[in-house]
Amino acid sequence: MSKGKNRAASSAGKGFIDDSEDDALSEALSLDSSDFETITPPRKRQKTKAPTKSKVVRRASNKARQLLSSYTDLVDEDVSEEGSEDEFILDTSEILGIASDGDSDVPIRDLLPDPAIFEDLNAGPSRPKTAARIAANSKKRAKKAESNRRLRKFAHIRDRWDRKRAMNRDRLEEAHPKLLTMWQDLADIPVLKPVEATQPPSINRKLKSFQLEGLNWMMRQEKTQYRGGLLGDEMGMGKTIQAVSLIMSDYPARAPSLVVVPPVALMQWSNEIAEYTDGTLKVLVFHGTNSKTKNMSVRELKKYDVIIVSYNSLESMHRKETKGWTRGDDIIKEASALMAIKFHRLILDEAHSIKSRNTGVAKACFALQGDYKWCLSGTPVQNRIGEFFSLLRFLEIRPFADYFCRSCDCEQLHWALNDEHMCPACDHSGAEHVSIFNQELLNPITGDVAALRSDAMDKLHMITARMMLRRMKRDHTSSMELPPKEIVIHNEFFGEIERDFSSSIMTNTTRKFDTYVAQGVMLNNYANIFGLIMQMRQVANHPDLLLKKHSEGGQNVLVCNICDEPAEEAIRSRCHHEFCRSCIKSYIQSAGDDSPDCPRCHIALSIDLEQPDIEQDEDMVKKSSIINRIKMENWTSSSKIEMLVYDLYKLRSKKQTLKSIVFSQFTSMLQLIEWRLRRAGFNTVMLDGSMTPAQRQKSIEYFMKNADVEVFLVSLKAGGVALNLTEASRVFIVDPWWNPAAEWQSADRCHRIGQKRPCVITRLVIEDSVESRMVLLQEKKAAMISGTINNDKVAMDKLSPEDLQFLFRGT
Ligand SMILES: Nc1ncnc2c1ncn2[C@@H]1O[C@H](COP(=O)(O)OP(=O)(O)OP(=O)(O)O)[C@@H](O)[C@H]1O
Repeated sequence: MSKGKNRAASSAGKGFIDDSEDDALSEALSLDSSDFETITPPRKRQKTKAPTKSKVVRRASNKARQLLSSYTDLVDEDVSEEGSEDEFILDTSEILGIASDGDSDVPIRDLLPDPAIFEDLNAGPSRPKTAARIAANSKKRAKKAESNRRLRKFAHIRDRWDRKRAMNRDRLEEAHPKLLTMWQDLADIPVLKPVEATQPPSINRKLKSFQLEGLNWMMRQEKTQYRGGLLGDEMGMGKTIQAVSLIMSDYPARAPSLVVVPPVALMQWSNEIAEYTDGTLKVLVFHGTNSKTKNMSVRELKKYDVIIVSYNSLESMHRKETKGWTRGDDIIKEASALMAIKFHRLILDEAHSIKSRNTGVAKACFALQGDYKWCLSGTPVQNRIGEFFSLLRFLEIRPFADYFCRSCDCEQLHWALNDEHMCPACDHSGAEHVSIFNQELLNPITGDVAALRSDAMDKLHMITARMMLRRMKRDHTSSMELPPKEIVIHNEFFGEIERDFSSSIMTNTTRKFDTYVAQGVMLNNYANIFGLIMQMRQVANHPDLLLKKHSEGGQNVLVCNICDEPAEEAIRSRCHHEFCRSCIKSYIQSAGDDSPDCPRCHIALSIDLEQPDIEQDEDMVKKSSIINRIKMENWTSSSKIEMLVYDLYKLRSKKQTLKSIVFSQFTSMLQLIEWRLRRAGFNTVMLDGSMTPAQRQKSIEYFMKNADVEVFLVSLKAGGVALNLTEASRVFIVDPWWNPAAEWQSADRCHRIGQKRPCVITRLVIEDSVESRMVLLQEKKAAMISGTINNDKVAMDKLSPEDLQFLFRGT
């Protein structure tokens, strides 16, 4: 194994975003390519020869031709005025490091060739005029005339667009005069400045001063027209205790409050409410599959002060009530008592769970009724700015969450088209309806005009200032009594054999990818490209993850058809193929507006993303472990695993009894790590997505309560959010994820109130693998998140229009 460990201490801020140190973030964002060499061990610089003039001219003219043809393609497309329902699409060329033809991403303005290019064409020393030369010149002149003609034509088209857009906007404002004054109206709404509330007598823990401020802000925010908002404090700052204090602030209420949480946090919420209030509140943990709670009437439910339900259960109930299921020729629907209640307060914990507004989970949350509505999330935006819309919509922040019709005064919050693609409320066509969020914010922010982008960011911050409170740990470390957190990147190169294997996989996958690009079928091959990236990631962990695939094991256990791992929170498509819920979600998101095919059978994919988990036999899952498919007596470890073992040994050698959490996205990797660590004498416990909530809770308690359990092996998909694991003070992130927010969430499972020891988060990265590129991709995304949520304009300005386009639209 080659050496090379980089301490990316937060003050250095290179290569990793430490959320406790925003300076580090800004620094990381202002890195230029030479800075990256402090993360990436220096490589030989390739000397490039300065191009000759004739080459420059030829390149320029080629570029002009390309640009013109791209532009022609663009103007031929039907450009909708609506912001597209864009999802983040993985830029696979970026990930694979393959030069893509970026011209199609170039803003239209830049697509118009610079007239200087044509001057260049005619420049140069005068040469004797041969017949051929004269012919060539006259051809060039003809081309130039043709280009000018096309340019005039495009200018004309552009003018037409601009006029049409202006007319449409006039019609919209005529139908909805309030849009003329909406920003002024918003500016007139005062921004609430947090002031400390007094300690609520009904809460037995002393609230920190910033928590008392948060409580006061929440109470006053409920008296504004928004009747709620977003508490966006960073992870581990105690959003739960603030929410519980809010519930107690007007206890007893006329109706229960509903708290919606990820499944892993059901018991934690229930325990914390009981703990903070000495059992004053009557709490029901509502299980959608438990007949006792499932069959409760509205009247019975209303006897409780707080009902806690998981996002999955809520979605399932809402789906059964609205869509039902088929039995023979009939469609059976089942009314839900929970959906019928008008709650006093609705609280969405980890509210980024509804980030995709078209999912069943988001729709179920939108359908809930409550006097006051709250979102809690330390990472409200994860991939793209459009995710914020979903939160605005749940919170009913009008008019920004509304759709407006240009042809009449129709204004809809819960807007959808009917089967005839008409608005069910006004019967005008879908194309007549405009999302103000898209038009005023998303489009300019993702556009290429710097002034419009900056203006739209200011507008977005005007909204967030009036509905969101976000505090950062770095500003409250002393009141939180929070020890420091250090972020470390432990990077190594592959060992020789691994490198050979990885290079052959890399060459092979790159060739396949090139073929898709060359054939122009990249967009139709998401499944394959996804698979290619997955392979490279698996190889960076251990070649066996690829060589000893589940599909070759023949075990009777559900295997995800994307990651080839035991399916976590397994769900099934209509074509009867199983997937990890999170794998298939990312896969569908990656396809953007296209409807992807099933990655397994390649017929059109139809899958209910919010169906309940398919229950799996625990023994079967255990038997299907990768360990049972390998002759372990001859097994060779990998650089990645040995990096971890080395780090854990080092901890031990300091004679410290420190507990560690190890996160990976691959259960098989966790199984290999478990085997290796146990052989090295470490006591471990595992949590993954094939476990039931009760099994997960048992694992958590075992880790927290047994002093001799040193290492908690946790699947990022199942345990990356909501957990309080303050017994541990070391976190190892075994494999990077595209989305930095997912890593921040997992890192902060231990760095939270109650933590007494300094925390160290170590990211294990193999340098000569796809992982180092993923780290760069994360940095781009981190800049977007910082610009949106933290109001960090510096960070925003570091992103080029193409970066933004890439981040938000994925193209
Ligand atoms: N005032 C307080 N006194 C003592 N402990 C507290 C206080 N506030 C919060 N805690 C503890 O801090 C830990 C983190 O709190 P909590 O889980 O509410 O954070 P969070 O902001 O919701 O984090 P996440 O976004 O990761 O879910 C919990 O163990 C909680 O009991």
